[in-house]
Amino acid sequence: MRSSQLIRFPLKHYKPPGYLKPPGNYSPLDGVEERPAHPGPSRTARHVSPTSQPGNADSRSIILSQDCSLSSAKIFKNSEISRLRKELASTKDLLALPRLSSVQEIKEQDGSVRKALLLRETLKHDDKSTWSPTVTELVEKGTMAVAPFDLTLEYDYWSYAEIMSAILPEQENVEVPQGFTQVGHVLHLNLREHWLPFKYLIAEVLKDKNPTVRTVINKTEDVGSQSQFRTFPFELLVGDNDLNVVQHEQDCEFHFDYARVYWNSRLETEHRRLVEKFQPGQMVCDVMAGVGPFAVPAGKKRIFVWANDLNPHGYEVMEDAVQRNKVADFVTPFNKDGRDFIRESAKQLLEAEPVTVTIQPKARREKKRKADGSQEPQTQPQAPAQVYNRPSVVDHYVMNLPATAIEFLDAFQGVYAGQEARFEPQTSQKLPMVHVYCFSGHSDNELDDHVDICERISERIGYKITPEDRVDGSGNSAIELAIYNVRLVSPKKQMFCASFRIPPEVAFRK
Ligand SMILES: C[S@@+](CC[C@H](N)C(=O)[O-])C[C@H]1O[C@@H](n2cnc3c(N)ncnc32)[C@H](O)[C@@H]1O
Repeated sequence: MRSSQLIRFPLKHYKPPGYLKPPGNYSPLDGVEERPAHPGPSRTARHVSPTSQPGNADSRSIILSQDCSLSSAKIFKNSEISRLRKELASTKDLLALPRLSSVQEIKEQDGSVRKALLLRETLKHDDKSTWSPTVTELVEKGTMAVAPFDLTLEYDYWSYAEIMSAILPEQENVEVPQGFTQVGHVLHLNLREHWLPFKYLIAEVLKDKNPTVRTVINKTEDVGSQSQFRTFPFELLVGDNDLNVVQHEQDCEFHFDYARVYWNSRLETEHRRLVEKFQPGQMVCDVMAGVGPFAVPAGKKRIFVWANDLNPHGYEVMEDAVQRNKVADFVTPFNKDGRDFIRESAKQLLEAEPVTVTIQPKARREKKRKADGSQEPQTQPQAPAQVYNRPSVVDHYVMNLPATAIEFLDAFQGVYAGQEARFEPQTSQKLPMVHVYCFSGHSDNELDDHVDICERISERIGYKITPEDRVDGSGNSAIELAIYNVRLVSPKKQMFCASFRIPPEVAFRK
């Protein structure tokens, strides 16, 4: 008996063959037949036979078929299904396929429908030597019968990875495209060149398989230096031409047009890591704040933030996010060039009117049980209000523009010139920490990357910093240098966050 497993799906947005055709001799739907077995249910060779009706692109479908013989246990009494299912599962006689119920229906010759349990592939309905003692016993008792079964696994069954590894032509050392980022309802692909001929197919399957995705785009070029606001050129592959997204991060909600501002969901852990370093009541200046993924969550933690970005749309989005997330008492957006912002904000903050934010605790009302059993509402003694006075000097600067942020560091030279009396050792106030993001070549020796980063920082601030200037290093521990590996952007490009305390020689330079 032959049963088959099929994948069928219409390529609704199938483009004319020339469009999809890669430069080689195959089209995405040809040549796939020679592929080795896909690790599917039967682990036997699978044939992929493209079927098409010329001139009718919408009805074109791909059928992945697989020869295998399956058997099922026809159950005579519906009331016994659950018990038999458990029994056959315990003897490992059931077919164990992920995402597939072992309970199926079969049509009898008289048209009636009967429940059946799918049996393991090695159990043949016409070969009793393959049956377990339990199956033999249940058949002999007349509880069930073993019958052939044609299983059809439709497109809906298979995962994106399974479909792609079955239908994309195999390429040496090349994995099925994976690891996409989702921003709101938009799935953002960055397909490598060899997958471009299949981009519509990939996008369509991805959209089908991710219910929260409405739009799939592909980055067409790198975020190059031509993109001042770190946005990127993209093409719409599938779905609505609408990039107005709603994105959540660290319990904050952002609404923005993804085509017009920078957002990277992969930075969430890094945003969180840095925000955790800031203390409530501290003052943070985010120099290249984007739409506020550091600033708005920090505001929620009652940290004062002046959040700046040169992108006017980023500024608008941040204003919206500040209101939406109710952090206006703590977060103030600015729309300036980063260098001007560093120079002007320190002075502006020194001269600004004091700001005090008082947070009243939420009243907690509890019910007290009276002697007669009834309850009387009782207000608990109030916790004291929390009062936050905005500092007049900055505790932390954040600079996340990794391609060029280091170049802005010269703005810190003399940032607190003439203000020595405000800081250590005259007071307990420390000079600001700077957290500057950068890329480095990802050499095999991490120390080389750190030396390179220190040299670039030193050049801009006019003061020598070395990797030894860590708190536990052998250099100047007052610098509190820490260089953190954020993520590997590409095999030769690592993103770092270098944190250091501005040396007095730099901050007070005349
Ligand atoms: C890599 S994004 C980082 C955004 C945000 N901090 C984040 O972590 O998602 C860099 C930001 O720098 C902004 N930018 C670029 N040039 C700038 C400049 N000269 N001054 C201030 N901001 C700038 C861009 O608009 C962009 O929003």
